[in-house]
Amino acid sequence: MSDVRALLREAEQRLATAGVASARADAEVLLAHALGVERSRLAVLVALREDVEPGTFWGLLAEREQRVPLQHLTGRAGFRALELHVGPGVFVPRPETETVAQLAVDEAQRLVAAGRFPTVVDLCTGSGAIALAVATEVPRAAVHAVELDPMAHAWARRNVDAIAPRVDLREGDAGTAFADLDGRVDVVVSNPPYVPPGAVPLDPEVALHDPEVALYGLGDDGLLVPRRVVAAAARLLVPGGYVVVEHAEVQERSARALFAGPAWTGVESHRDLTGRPRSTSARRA
Ligand SMILES: C[S@@+](CC[C@H](N)C(=O)[O-])C[C@H]1O[C@@H](n2cnc3c(N)ncnc32)[C@H](O)[C@@H]1O
Repeated sequence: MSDVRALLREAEQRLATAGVASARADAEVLLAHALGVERSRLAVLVALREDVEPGTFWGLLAEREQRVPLQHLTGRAGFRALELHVGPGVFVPRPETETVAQLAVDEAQRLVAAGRFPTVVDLCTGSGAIALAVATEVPRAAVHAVELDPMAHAWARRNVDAIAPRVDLREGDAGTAFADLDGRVDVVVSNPPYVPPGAVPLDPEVALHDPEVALYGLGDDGLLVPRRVVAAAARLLVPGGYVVVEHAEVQERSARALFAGPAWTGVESHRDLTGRPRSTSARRA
């Protein structure tokens, strides 16, 4: 049996030494997971000076010290109001993508307020994060999602089945997906791979554990897949339809250039919660 305060103190120190930026928070999440309690319960256990049986805690801590992503260890990732199943083989959804999902939700809700039943497509869905956020937050939207990688698609299948089975999830290439919806879609949203070929991510959690197909956008500038996404959006959207695509901070100008030409109007850059330009939207002319 061990004292909760002492367990957390040791775990925080070990994770900080291993270079984990959020050492205290990660220690608490792992201990709560090992004990099978809510994280908020730990404060009570500390206050009561309770001793606990740490169970799997030390093993999980050792893996986190090796920079295995926290979400792979708990098997869960929070995304907006959702708890998604994640693990090896699928991209862990990120907070900045919640802002991109918000833009799609806002547009879909605007259409619902105008008496419509909007059709929304999530290209490159990964775990299904954006599609499921839209489906749960805008129940009147018909939501479709596509994922290329079979392992990621299997995670999305699991999440769709658990959270919103009405989402039409398909396995395939974003560039050619949903030919049956050409010219009928109101909102296209995508967080595609966009990292340029030479830009190896610094964090081991990303470099060693996110699938390469989820990170690298191909082409010299990493924007080959985003270009295909934009071309697919041009094909799918109704006139006046809305598309929003996530990209890296340094790709703001090149992302706007993806929407050059007569097919698009109203090109806008959007900032994430830390003020960095991380997505671009446009309307189908
Ligand atoms: C950056 S991850 C984002 C996943 C998810 N949208 C999210 O925000 O968590 C990009 C995803 O696109 C998928 N992908 C890559 N190329 C694709 C393509 N050509 N068609 C469909 N999906 C693709 C990857 O497998 C990966 O799951």
